[in-house]
Amino acid sequence: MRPTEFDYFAPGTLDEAIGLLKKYNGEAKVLAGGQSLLPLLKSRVTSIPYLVDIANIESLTYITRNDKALLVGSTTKVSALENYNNFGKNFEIIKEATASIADPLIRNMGTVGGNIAHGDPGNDLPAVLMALDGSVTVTGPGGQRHISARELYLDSYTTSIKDNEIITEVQFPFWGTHSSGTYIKFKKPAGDFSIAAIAIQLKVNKDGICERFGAALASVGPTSIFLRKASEVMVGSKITPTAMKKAAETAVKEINPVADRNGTVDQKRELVRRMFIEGTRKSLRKL
Ligand SMILES: Cc1cc2nc3c(=O)[nH]c(=O)nc-3n(C[C@H](O)[C@H](O)[C@H](O)COP(=O)(O)OP(=O)(O)OC[C@H]3O[C@@H](n4cnc5c(N)ncnc54)[C@H](O)[C@@H]3O)c2cc1C
Repeated sequence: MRPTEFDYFAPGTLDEAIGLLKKYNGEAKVLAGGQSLLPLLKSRVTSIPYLVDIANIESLTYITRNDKALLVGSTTKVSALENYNNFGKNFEIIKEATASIADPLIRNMGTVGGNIAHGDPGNDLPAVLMALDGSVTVTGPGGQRHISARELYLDSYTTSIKDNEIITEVQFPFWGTHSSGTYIKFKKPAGDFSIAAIAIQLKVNKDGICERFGAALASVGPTSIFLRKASEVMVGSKITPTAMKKAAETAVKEINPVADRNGTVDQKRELVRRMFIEGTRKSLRKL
């Protein structure tokens, strides 16, 4: 099917793009890699009168770092992040998650900002950003503001980003020494979205006590889910099998999966329980 008619703009600067979003006041949408938006337009699930393509805004494509975080411009392709070779062990969570997204063609088109902005609970980068306690910078007519990933998702495909705002940067914080993480994705054929996926990042002190822990899920509810209570359970003690089991039980109580063609509620809870323990073990092995 063809999309319904729309006016297409390809501004060269951020100011121009924001000006267009402001002008069309809720009727315009940002287009980045088009890997999620174009299929929705073509199948007429949605129609949008004005598209503002941000792909030509060169200032939005970069990967750099400061002393606190890896800073990724929003139109950076998922494949560029996947192939970034300056991660270190601390960030295997990003490497593993990006490599698991769809297939190389989609990763070469889809952007980091688009993956996070779309609000699809099956997308992988939101869970990573939540586990790491990362954030995004959004820019709109009123200037810039920062939103924690853990506060970003309100409902399926609904975020706290306003219609006239653009994600300009994504911040993946460093967790420092003695930290590691992993991304485990349970899926059907290669290239498919997950049935469930978990992002885990942890940090221990020199005595093996867990100092920080972040776990988040994809595909298990209407939004990406930060496992706040389970993450809190892990902090302050040694990561023993008993502690992992206790935290995994907490994780299972924190979620509200629904039955669908991928499994029953009980199967999904069991999957999360096992993935939580496996992800924690895998992260520990990497320390
Ligand atoms: C067959 C297939 C399989 C896929 N499998 C996976 C998978 O396994 N895991 C996964 O994570 N993803 C998967 N995807 C989604 C893919 O990763 C998309 O690239 C990504 O979700 C959207 O990025 P995009 O740049 O293409 O955004 P677009 O499609 O251009 O935009 C998506 C939405 O985000 C908004 N948006 C985009 N950029 C910004 C911005 N900077 N600021 C504000 N709003 C913005 C748009 O307005 C739109 O609403 C799959 C896609 C396909 C087609």
